[in-house]
Amino acid sequence: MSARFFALVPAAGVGSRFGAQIPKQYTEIAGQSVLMHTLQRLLACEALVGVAVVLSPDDGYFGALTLPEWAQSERLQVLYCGGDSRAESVRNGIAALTAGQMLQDQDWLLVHDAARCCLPTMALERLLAAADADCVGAILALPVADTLKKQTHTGRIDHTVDRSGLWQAQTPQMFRAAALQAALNQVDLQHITDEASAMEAQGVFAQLVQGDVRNLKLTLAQDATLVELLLNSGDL
Ligand SMILES: Nc1ccn([C@@H]2O[C@H](COP(=O)(O)OP(=O)(O)OP(=O)(O)O)[C@@H](O)[C@H]2O)c(=O)n1
Ligand SMILES: C[C@](O)(CO)[C@H](O)COP(=O)(O)O
Repeated sequence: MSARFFALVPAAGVGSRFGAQIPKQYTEIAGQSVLMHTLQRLLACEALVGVAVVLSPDDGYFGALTLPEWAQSERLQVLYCGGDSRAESVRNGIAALTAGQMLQDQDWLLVHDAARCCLPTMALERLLAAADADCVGAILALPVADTLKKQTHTGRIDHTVDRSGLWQAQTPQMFRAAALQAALNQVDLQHITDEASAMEAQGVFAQLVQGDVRNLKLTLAQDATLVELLLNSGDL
């Protein structure tokens, strides 16, 4: 049987840097919440057999949403098992899917931030295309385009960092489900900010796949302007 693709969307954060009254994934932009845009983009990809969203155990927002028809899909799983960090939410989500026998060891699991609601179709397809027999994993990423400065402890420039070979990691990040689960169970999650770094700690090094500048993460309030323009562009 050929490998299946499954997506997991960590959405249990509070959005402290975004600074809204509610978690940023529930902020409404261009007609619906950020989270619903993200889920809609993933569910539109027929190669994904399932999309699971990981919410905080005390999330009171998702249940209050009126789900549009596209979201009333058997492919969408809602899990209330988020943790204190993104990595914990991902680990708990995989554990829940595995316990419910929804995920098979060799399935490709694509972990995608709820806060990246403008994932372009072509970027997702480039990532899926990387899943061949030689692939241990792949992530979307962008080569660093700006000059990089290392700061001193007083906030002055210490030196300019050589940016050659440096990439900014995006999501989705795609690994075999069992391998990612094992990695997240073995590493100290405290310093893990993405799935690839958990795999690196196991000696597994993912392929870098060209991401897209439009696949930005809604992090600060000022990001909302660009996200709104992108979502309204109808060209993702
Ligand atoms: N305990 C957490 C923390 C984060 N996330 C999710 O991980 C993604 C990327 O995290 P980030 O942008 O840092 O979101 P927040 O943690 O919510 O933001 P902040 O760090 O500003 O509080 C988001 O979709 C967020 O909901 C999660 O599922 N569980
Ligand atoms: C996973 C990630 O999107 C890769 O760029 C990013 O690390 C998540 O953001 P956080 O601020 O580290 O939670």
